[in-house]
Amino acid sequence: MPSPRRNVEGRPLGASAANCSSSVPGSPAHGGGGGGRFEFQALLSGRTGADPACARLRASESPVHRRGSFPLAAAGPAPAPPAPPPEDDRMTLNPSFLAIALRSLLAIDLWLSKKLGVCAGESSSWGSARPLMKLLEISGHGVPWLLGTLYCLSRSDSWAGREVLMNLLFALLLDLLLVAAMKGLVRRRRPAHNQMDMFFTLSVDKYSFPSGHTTRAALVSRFILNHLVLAIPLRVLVVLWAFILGLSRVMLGRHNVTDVAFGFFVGYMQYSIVDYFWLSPHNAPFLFVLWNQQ
Ligand SMILES: CC(C)=CCC/C(C)=C/COP(=O)(O)O
Repeated sequence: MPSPRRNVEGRPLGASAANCSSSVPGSPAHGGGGGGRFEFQALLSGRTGADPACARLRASESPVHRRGSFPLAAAGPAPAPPAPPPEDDRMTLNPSFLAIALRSLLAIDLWLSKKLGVCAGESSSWGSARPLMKLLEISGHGVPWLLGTLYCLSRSDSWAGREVLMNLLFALLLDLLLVAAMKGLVRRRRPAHNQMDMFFTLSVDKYSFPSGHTTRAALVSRFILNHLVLAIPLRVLVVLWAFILGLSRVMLGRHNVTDVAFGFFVGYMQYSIVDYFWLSPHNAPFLFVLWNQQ
């Protein structure tokens, strides 16, 4: 049986070319043979023949290149010893595995989110629970939290209370800003089964990554647990509220699971930022004086 043809770097020609050039007529991979697995990888990684790395690889395998590199190759039978792959080629092969892992995670995410979206419509399997889920949605919406904090701030008559509320207001505004920036940057569409019937949304809320309700729930619950003295059952209730609110986003069909998982992480980290930059009459006296004059 003839041994597979190799390029000057000692790689089998069909395999590496197929990885890149499913659409290059005349290439050894085009039209079959053992290139199927590599075609699949190229499909998953979204590579096309236009990829510069692939173009480089093709160039290294072209007969012209071989002739140029080894002018005496045609004259003598002595095969060149296989050279180790150059650094940048190794770098172009590895990301495809990462891409496959990411795409598999994405596929699982979409599948699981669709399965869990049992309240996405009135006719869904848990459609009757939709009003309850929408009530939960309002409990984590930015408007009631902002208005509620402003109201409490206006009624507060202690410095300590005002300080905590001022920081809660800062936390809520920071959350809105960061989530809007991330949604605008990532631009992941909401799931196809979502009905866009949400109360008071911003333009970036057509995007789903990360879930704003979930970041707020994680941020606010961590804030409350750290700054309010609550009995244990109430503390458990706060954590449960945040968790169920996150789950309800997927059940309503508003989000994919990864939007919510990342939302919890972002909200949790946002509290650390708020804690680090904690506003007090010592480091931000102007805010407290301003508020006192209202
Ligand atoms: C307009 C204000 C103050 C807040 C918008 C709140 C909102 C609609 C967030 C979107 O949350 P999801 O990303 O969880 O759907």
